Amino acid sequence: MDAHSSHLTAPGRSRSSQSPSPSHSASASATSSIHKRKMASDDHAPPFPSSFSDTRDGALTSNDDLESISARGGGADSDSEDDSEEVGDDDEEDYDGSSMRNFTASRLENSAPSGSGRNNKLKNDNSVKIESSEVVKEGSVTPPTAAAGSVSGAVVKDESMKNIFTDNLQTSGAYTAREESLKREEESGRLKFACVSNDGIDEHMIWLIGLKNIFARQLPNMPKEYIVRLVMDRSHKSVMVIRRNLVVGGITYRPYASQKFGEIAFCAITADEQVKGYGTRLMNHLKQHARDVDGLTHFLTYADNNAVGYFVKQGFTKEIYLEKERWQGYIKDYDGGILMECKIDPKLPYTDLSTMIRRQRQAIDEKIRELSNCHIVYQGIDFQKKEAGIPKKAIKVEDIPGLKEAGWTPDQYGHSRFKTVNSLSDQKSLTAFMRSLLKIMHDHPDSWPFKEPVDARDVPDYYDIIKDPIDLKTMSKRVESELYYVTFDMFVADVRRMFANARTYNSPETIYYKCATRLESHFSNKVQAGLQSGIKIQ
Ligand SMILES: CC(=O)SCCNC(=O)CCNC(=O)[C@H](O)C(C)(C)COP(=O)(O)OP(=O)(O)OC[C@H]1O[C@@H](n2cnc3c(N)ncnc32)[C@H](O)[C@@H]1OP(=O)(O)O
Repeated sequence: MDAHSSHLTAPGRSRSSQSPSPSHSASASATSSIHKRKMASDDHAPPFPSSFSDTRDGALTSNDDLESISARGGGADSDSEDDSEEVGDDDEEDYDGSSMRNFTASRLENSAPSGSGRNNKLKNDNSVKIESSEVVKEGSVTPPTAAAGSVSGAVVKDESMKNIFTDNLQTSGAYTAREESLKREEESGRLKFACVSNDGIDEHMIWLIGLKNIFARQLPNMPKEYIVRLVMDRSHKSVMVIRRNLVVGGITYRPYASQKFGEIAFCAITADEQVKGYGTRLMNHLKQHARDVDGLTHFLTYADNNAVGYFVKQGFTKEIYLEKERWQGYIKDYDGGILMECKIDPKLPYTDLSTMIRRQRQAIDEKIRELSNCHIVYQGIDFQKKEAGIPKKAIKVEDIPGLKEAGWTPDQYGHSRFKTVNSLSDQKSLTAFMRSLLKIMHDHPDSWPFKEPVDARDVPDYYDIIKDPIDLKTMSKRVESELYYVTFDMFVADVRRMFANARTYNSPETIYYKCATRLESHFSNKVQAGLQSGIKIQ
């Protein structure tokens, strides 16, 4: 918790996963409401233009008048009724009256800005360190130009890089694609990221109210008055996603300039825009702004348990590396949250990470191209076939485009179980051996089911089941063409498939199945015999 507002926070604070700890605040607040309202109007100028105060109860959005908010109890979140979520969608249903009641009185009691007597007392009570510069800043109005300036990203200066990307290079992963798409929206003006604080400028106040309503809805266990207080507290800043002038989400944080870290108080995206990349881009804008404008090096936050995954993806860790002296006493412990840290890189172009990633991909791709030809895609082989799958002309392995370029050499030819040793090394011997094996099968009494292709008129569903049919006649054509079986392996594969097809289509008790098993056994014996006699095949 931050120095200014930590005293506003009871140990039980939780954004969504846990309700704040019970307290006696309801009655205490109620009894003090009139007094506090009066104090607010007497002691402090309303922070809003009158139009705000009139219609939306300016006290609600002023960190000067928070006591009055507490005093109104559960039904007092009156900025809600006619608000849209972006501009003021503070649905009464969302309002957890008990959270208001449970919210500790001490938090509310201590809500006045630093500089007031009560506030000083509470700071002492809470032993929370006050950043020296913060006291000076307190109550000051952030110059609109600086505070409300668009949180601009790094610009890709090197235009020439854009031209180097090649067609067949995958330049974008899911992260980059989302970032790039949001970046394009920003460039088109449909989307903007702005960092604002409570500076009294109408537009900023509308945005801040929209944001606090999103927080109230997305962090339902967080008391609304507490959200209002921090969002409107002038030592806090809010980086917001704004689409068509409506707030989509944001992060409220408190920068501790002297300590060079910031504490993220709230972070949320409106419900129907979550998991579209806004949260990531928002965090990237926040980091860039915090580094370049606030001079911060780290962020700390108490992350809700169910948001830890998101923070991890944004580079937050549960390990706290920041020296304790820099943050201890500045932020206060929260129940139900996990303290997480993020180091802000001094150089990363956070709002243009997609360009950086794209360039890295490109550099890696270029290096791969230096070392390999794998990026070159050759034309496919013109493998026109005649009947029986026989090619019109023979294609030598070494003629396959790209094979040699990929490092193939003829000595790698044929990793065959039936590696040719002598007489099958030429096509004529191979053909003769295959022809003899076909004849042996053909002459066998069990060959009759395999002599011709299966006739679909006889067996209508055969080709629905058998997608790669083969038979002795087709194999004979392939053998005689001398263009098909360029290895003995290919021939054996066809024979085996012929028998496998028979056993797939027919059940074991059928004659076809039995013929297939017997003929296959005969074939295997003959191949073995051929190997052992004249033809040496391994
Ligand atoms: C300090 C605090 O305020 S803690 C409370 C945080 N706020 C909430 O829990 C309120 C409800 N949730 C939200 O408002 C939003 O979901 C946020 C702010 C948590 C995230 O914003 P989104 O726009 O949804 O995030 P974005 O789309 O950029 O997602 C970034 C990545 O985080 C993941 N992610 C988003 N929310 C969560 C989550 N609650 N838990 C785990 N992972 C998450 C996304 O799946 C995505 O992963 P990917 O890059 O691998 O695809």
